[in-house]
Amino acid sequence: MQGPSMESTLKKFFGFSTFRPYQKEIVDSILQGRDCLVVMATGSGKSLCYQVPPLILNKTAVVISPLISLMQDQVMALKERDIRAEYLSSAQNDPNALTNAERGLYDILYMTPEKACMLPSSFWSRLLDYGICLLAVDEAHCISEWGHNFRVEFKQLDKLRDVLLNVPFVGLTATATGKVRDDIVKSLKLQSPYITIGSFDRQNLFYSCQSFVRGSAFLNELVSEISTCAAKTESTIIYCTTVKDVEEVFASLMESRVQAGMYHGQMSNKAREDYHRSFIRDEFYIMVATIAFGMGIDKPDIRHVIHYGCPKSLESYYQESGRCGRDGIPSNCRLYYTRSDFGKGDFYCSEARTADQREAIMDSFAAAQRYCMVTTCRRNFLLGYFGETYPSSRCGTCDNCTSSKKEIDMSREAFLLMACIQSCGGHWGLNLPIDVLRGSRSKKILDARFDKIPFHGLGKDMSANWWKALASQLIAQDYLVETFKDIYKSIRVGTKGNQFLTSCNPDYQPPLYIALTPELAGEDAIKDGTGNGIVDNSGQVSNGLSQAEDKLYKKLLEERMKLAKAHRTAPYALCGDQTLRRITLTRPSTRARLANIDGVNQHFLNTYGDRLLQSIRQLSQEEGLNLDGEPSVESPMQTKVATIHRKRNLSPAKFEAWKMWQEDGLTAQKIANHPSRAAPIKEETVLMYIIEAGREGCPIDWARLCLEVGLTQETFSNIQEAVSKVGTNLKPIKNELPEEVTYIQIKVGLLMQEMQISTEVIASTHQQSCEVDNFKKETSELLGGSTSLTSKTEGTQSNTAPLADSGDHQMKVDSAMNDNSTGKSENADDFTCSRKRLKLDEAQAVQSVALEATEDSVLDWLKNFKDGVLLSDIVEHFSGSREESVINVLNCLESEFFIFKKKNLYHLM
Ligand SMILES: Nc1ncnc2c1ncn2[C@@H]1O[C@H](COP(=O)(O)OP(=O)(O)OP(=O)(O)O)[C@@H](O)[C@H]1O
Repeated sequence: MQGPSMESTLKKFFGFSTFRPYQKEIVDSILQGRDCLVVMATGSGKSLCYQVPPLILNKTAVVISPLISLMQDQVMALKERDIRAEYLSSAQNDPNALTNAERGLYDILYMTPEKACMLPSSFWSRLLDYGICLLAVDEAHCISEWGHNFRVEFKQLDKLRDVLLNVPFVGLTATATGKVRDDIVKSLKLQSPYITIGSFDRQNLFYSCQSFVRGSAFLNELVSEISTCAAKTESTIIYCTTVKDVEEVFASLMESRVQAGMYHGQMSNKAREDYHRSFIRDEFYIMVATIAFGMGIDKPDIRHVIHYGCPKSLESYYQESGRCGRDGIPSNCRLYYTRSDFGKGDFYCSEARTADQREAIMDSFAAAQRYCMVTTCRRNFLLGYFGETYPSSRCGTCDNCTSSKKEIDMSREAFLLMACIQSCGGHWGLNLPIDVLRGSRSKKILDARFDKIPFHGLGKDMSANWWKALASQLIAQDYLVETFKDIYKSIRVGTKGNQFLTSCNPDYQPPLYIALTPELAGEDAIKDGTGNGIVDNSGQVSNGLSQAEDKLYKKLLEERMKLAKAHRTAPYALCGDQTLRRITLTRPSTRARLANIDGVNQHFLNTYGDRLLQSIRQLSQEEGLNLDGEPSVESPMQTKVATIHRKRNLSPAKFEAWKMWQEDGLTAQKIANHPSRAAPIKEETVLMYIIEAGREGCPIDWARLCLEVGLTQETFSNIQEAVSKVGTNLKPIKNELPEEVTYIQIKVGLLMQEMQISTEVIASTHQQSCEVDNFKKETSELLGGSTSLTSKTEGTQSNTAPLADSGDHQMKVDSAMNDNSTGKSENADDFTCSRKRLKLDEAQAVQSVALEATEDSVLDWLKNFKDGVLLSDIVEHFSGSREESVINVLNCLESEFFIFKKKNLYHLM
């Protein structure tokens, strides 16, 4: 028997109507029994890839996860979705959990690697009998000694391979270099795995760094910033590198009466668990923690991650900062570093067992230091480290891209430093040549006779830290090169530096511009004095809500909190902030409308729906907001920090036309002649309205629009070519193109180019147009031969007519068919679905019976359409019922989760 579809499972349990990039392909591969390696950014939705298959196949998914707290959070959130989930570990209090697990009673079963290796083979064989659909290893980089979080127990997981024959294994991680990826594949014995490597870019995160000097002045400032986060109920994690720092920051927060929790390895399990639980339940908003808290938190709505001290590697920084904004809402990652942190390499190397490992640790620690010091785009630097190229040199969403740093000529100072390093032989660490420059007469310097070199003492006016800051900039610009041997760092002049030195003499140096960092400007104290705190920096965005909507949103947050408290769960587990924002913007009045919101799942609707609808009604009234407002135009994953504002420049007529087209699925032709109009308008005018709405930021189904205006890939390329020749004025473009290309096609093409819409949408148009061709064939057969078709389409187009004709052609075909079969004249509106409709109507073609819409008849009919049906088609098909009655039936079915709506198409669950 066929199981539920991927889409209906996604909507029913998770509330989402579309998969994020890669998810569908990964789920599909797992369903086919294939091993997978998934390397995707933090917060990109990896978990969903192993959570969906068990719900489709009705078998257990076993998930290996390194941390108990993480498993507990995930199980809690899954239970809120009515998914049978459980974990096996020493922390499990339910005595029946193990037997239930063995009997396949859970959809998703989490366990630590230790537990998985300890379970007897009888457990696995019994569970196998009931059915295991996959074994997922989350945070799979822990399996590799090259990873930044190597856990020896992960290495033994390969034992399970021989026990779980024919069960697909899935390794998932957010950070993995080539070496680590190879290790994962080898260690888990993945057999020709389906490998997915997504982008590491977290578009919604704003990155910034700031140097600081340890002391009470800085702590006071930090506490004051954090108290603002707490007051705004914005969840914040402060990561410290030592337990001492955690305690110090925590004590400062307590002194200032800022409610917070703390988490480090020297606390009792109970204390840690209590703080953890309270934090995820929003009982307080600030958590001060060591990296022990690192991966172990699944809270998606963390708005700020602050590092108090330079992290031990860039990989761990990516992981820890990646806890921020996993729900896609703009969030801030701030790193405070002090130069004294940079000397902690030996300490981190104490974990290493081999020289290679020590070198790897030092390398990634050096990368973290460079990240602190870099004066160019931080996102570029971060992504570049993971081997990804960011398409532009400036991301616009990091401190270096948003603040203008003055550049000054430091050719003389750079010359002194580099020449001194070279004179010392180029195999020392940075301290020695700096001491020479500053005129030190230490034994080491005198022994090596470095007091005799001409640069001795020439740099005594600047502090050692100042010279180190300059060296960092020269390293960042490749003039100097840092290398490691074991744990020892040495510095030498690189090729670029040598070129510079050869063009210098003591009296002349060519200009060498360096960005004036606070340290170089002598401001290495607390802040740069620009007020660039974590809260007010340019990464902070307006949340896209009007004042009244913002008030409503806050009230709904309170409502959610009350519900979560009553159900002893975390607010985010009920529904995410992003979903609540959508609810705020649309203010649904019915269950069906609530069900239609992205992020609302069946369990949520059934458990909290009625109460929430009541609150929405009452609170919206209090704020003077109408119910069933316009939908949000933002898409969570596309939300980029500091860029999106909802534009409302559309006149009501234009907005209405867009809504009818995009939301209700009507064609331009139908909208132009809609009965609600006093008089029909031109179809072209409607298309212009839709184009304008697209330009104003309203979502557009591009594939459908291309099809409707007949824009093919070839025409689009021709338009682009014309634009590159003659610019963007319509007339000259039109003159460049074949006569049949219409102004509307040009306008759509221009907008797509402007909005950087991928040509793939037109590829799908091509597919649809092939469908149109096939449809045409079928139609012609139905009508009794191809000749009748061509003659009815004015004899100008053949069955293999090129793509450009598809729109027009299809209309004619449709009308031909209708003329012939039912005698009823029908324009070929909504043709994307008409082919399917046609197939069904074949049986009914001769007897034009007016069908009535009932829950059963609609469900029965929808079964025929795997890809969904437009409202207009449903209304048309059930012509025995009035439109309102059909909509009523659909609403009932949607609110009961028998059907769901995706991109204006109704689908069966
Ligand atoms: N298809 C989707 N549509 C909308 N939201 C989604 C989708 N898939 C996942 N999400 C949401 O994205 C957030 C992050 O998902 P998830 O926890 O699976 O990420 P992850 O890649 O496993 O992250 P990490 O590596 O940090 O653990 C969650 O809030 C989840 O509900």
